[in-house]
Amino acid sequence: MKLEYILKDIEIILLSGPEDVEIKGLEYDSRNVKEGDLLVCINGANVNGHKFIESAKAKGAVAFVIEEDVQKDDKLTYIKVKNTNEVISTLGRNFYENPSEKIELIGVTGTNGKTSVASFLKDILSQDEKCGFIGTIGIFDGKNDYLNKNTTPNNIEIQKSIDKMIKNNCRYCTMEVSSHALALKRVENLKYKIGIFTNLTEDHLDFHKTFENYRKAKESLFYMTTSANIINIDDVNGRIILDNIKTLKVPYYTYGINYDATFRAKDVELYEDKTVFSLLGPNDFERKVTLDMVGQFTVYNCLAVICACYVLNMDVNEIVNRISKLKGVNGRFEKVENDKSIHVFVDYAHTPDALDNVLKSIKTFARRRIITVFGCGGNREKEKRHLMGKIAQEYSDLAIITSDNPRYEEPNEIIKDILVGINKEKENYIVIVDRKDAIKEAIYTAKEGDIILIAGKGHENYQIIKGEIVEFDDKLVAKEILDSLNE
Ligand SMILES: CC(=O)N[C@H]1[C@@H](OP(=O)(O)OP(=O)(O)OC[C@H]2O[C@@H](n3ccc(=O)[nH]c3=O)[C@H](O)[C@@H]2O)O[C@H](CO)[C@@H](O)[C@@H]1O[C@H](C)C(=O)N[C@@H](C)C(=O)N[C@H](CCC(=O)O)C(=O)O
Ligand SMILES: Nc1ncnc2c1ncn2[C@@H]1O[C@H](COP(=O)(O)OP(=O)(O)OP(=O)(O)O)[C@@H](O)[C@H]1O
Ligand SMILES: N[C@H](CCC[C@H](N)C(=O)O)C(=O)O
Ligand SMILES: [Mg+2]
Repeated sequence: MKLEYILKDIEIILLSGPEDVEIKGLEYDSRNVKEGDLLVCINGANVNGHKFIESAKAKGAVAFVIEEDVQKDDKLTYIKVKNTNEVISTLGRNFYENPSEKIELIGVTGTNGKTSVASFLKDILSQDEKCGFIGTIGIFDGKNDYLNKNTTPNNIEIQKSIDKMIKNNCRYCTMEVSSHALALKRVENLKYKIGIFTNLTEDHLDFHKTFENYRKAKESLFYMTTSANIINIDDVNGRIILDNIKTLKVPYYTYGINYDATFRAKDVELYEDKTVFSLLGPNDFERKVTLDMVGQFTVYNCLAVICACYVLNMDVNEIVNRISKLKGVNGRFEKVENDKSIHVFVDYAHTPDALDNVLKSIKTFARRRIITVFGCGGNREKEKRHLMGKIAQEYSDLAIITSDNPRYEEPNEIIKDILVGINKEKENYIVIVDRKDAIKEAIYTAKEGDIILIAGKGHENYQIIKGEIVEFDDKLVAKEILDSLNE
């Protein structure tokens, strides 16, 4: 595509070098640059992207969008703007020709449940037409799966992925929209058909500073939608957001258990291996639903999905038929099968609220002891650590405190923060720094009928220690230890 077209609507301070350039690709990371690409240089939190101009040149970059003065090469093009991060979404929109308007984009935001809701929705919609996916567990472009470093990637990555989805004949794309992405303008210039709100509890205050900012970031998704906003009104923040967006032209739909909503679940029954409730919907719809998944939060996630499918004009009975067949999501309350009569679950709960929810659900069906293995990630919000310690101890017969992606922090220092929330007079907790040893201890001490929850890492197949990524998969580790009991 001609450079001129890519620069449409961009406020340029200075353009130097050839103007009539053909651009083959758009990149924000020098490591991915190919011959003929344009590199957008971002002065980031860790490094200054302008530093990589020389290496991008060596790889064949022909143009650079910059915000600082750099050493120039006469044969190449430099476009200086005020803030590169702020123009990136317009560059992406121009280069990929407004991809979000050519697909039915559904965004899911909230503290917990984004991956679950976006994945369930993709599973259901894909039964009729192709659906792409962007979220924590990866990107699906209609043909291939890719790993994804962020829950919601950089804007160029998003628009490039949606463009691929369109080329691969996807009608829909479901995507998780994190609060970081909303605050950092990673989703600007995208049009969402539907926006879904799951819930809001304290998280990421290291980044947003105040809860109000955090809520506002989440709320901004609902001003980017064209067809519908779907809100969980059992959540107090959902009700606040609803009040704020009620006057918008875009219609809103609600879901919940405790309040009268567009879709409401009544008489919820939680079991070890299933969940049952009565679904109430528009036009006096009422039907009993049995889910092949466990936990009260699963009911909320399914209500959000039901509501979105309804907005997409699917027959409610058909939605329920499909929901009843869902099996869950990778690393979300996933059972590790074994023949020891110990119930081992791997779950991605890595926030106080998620841990509280998952343990509360387990409590409702636990017949014997609950053993919880968990830790807290390094270089992330410290405030959550003591809260998670308190919650794990409160609901568990044994809480095993261990490591979860210490990143650049000292594992023992993270554990110290968790221990602040632990009542030392009780003897129902131990510290085992090595995660594999912690899982081993849980399995070795478990007796028939006990439940082990291994929380925090879910689908992750790595540990980040001192910035290095080391192979580690809770499910595989647990399975290996369980199998070794037979030897
Ligand atoms: C604070 C934050 O959000 N940082 C994100 C941001 O990094 P940054 O702009 O500061 O990047 P940087 O590493 O300083 O590099 C600057 C520039 O140089 C480029 N570069 C870098 C190295 C190189 O060799 N060549 C090169 O060109 C980089 O691509 C970048 O364009 O842009 C990067 C690329 O898009 C993101 O990967 C990175 O997310 C980091 C990894 C991160 O941890 N983010 C978390 C806080 C986050 O965003 N989390 C939310 C979800 C959280 C949740 O819901 O639980 C998410 O959406 O993932
Ligand atoms: N609706 C919900 N409410 C509360 N907790 C939930 C809900 N859905 C899932 N959980 C719990 O939170 C964990 C994370 O779920 P999920 O991955 O769907 O959330 P997420 O919002 O995508 O998280 P992330 O911000 O890390 O991407 C699950 O493993 C489960 O324990
Ligand atoms: N999207 C979240 C995931 C946290 C997962 C947990 N295992 C951890 O490393 O803290 C983050 O990067 O903050
Ligand atoms: Mg997620």
